[in-house]
Amino acid sequence: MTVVYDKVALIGLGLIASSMALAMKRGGLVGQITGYARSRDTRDIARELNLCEVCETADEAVRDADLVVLCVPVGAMAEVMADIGPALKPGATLSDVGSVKKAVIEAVSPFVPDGVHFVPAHPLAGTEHSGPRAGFATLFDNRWCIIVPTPGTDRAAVERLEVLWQGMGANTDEMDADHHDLVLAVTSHTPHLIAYTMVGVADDLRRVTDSEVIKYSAAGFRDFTRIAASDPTMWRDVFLTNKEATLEILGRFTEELFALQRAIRTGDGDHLHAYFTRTRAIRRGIIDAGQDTDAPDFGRTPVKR
Ligand SMILES: NC(=O)C1=CN([C@@H]2O[C@H](COP(=O)(O)OP(=O)(O)OC[C@H]3O[C@@H](n4cnc5c(N)ncnc54)[C@H](O)[C@@H]3O)[C@@H](O)[C@H]2O)C=CC1
Ligand SMILES: O=C(O)C(=O)Cc1ccc(O)cc1
Repeated sequence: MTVVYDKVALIGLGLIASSMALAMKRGGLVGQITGYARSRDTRDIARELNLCEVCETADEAVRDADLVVLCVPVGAMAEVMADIGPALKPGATLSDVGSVKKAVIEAVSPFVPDGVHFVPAHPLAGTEHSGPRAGFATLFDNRWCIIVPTPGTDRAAVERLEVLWQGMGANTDEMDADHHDLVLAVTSHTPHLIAYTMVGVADDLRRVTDSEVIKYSAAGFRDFTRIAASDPTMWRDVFLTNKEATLEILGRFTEELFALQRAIRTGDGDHLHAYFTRTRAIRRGIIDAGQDTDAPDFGRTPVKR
């Protein structure tokens, strides 16, 4: 593998940044990796794991970097950019890994200096774990990374970033920000909200004890509990920033749920059967397309901790 960037800086050293550091090293894709995280504890752990050259300030980490990747929660992107913007090297590429794209582009763009190429991205790979110890080198293997070029983004910068993600094991695709946010509202954001709700409902139900919920969890509920264990800060930010698309999908979800509720109440088995037949075909389509490798935990259980 040839070196894609001489120096990469990772800002925020959690699950995604640590997995990127390990995947970049595995592929020999970069000459040097620097990193910065706001909390001293996180910086210490990253040093102990030897993830990258951990700096005491964000400015120091991004200095002379050819690629800077923002790996912080979506709601923290603007604050981080305001801090590092002036220190970015002319000609450098700036990217991010945020789960929402339109809000990140709006938050970050005002701080991007002339001559710096902003190429937003989103790897569709993760787990319910967070922090620098959660990372693993194979996280992005055979997963998608969606690149969301903004109007006027330099094509050479986009293509170079795609080569990096491909070197980390991902397949790359390009999309505009609005479409990305709608697709992710359907495939990731609303499902997470439903999982959070279902686990909350089980927790509230006084007639079923917590120990019964744990003991008798069938596969469906187990998956919900895994997803509902995801980082609260990250997911708070996702819903606050992908508000429009999530509300649209939730509205549709609620309508269909009411229709199913009515079918159960009125004993309309035909409605239930027809509905489940349609949804089964979608699952089969995913399997036929060879994209079922991620069920139920994205096909990769992270390293034991
Ligand atoms: N966890 C997942 O499954 C996935 C997450 N993402 C996105 O990746 C980004 C990072 O997520 P994770 O790595 O999972 O989070 P994480 O919680 O594991 O790590 C976040 C890191 O950012 C640091 N941080 C937070 N606020 C900061 C600030 N103001 N300044 C500097 N550092 C700050 C934290 O100390 C931590 O090191 C998020 O935007 C998330 O939406 C994208 C794909 C999957
Ligand atoms: O762990 C899971 O099931 C996930 O859904 C991981 C995930 C979380 C957030 C993203 O933006 C992309 C992937």
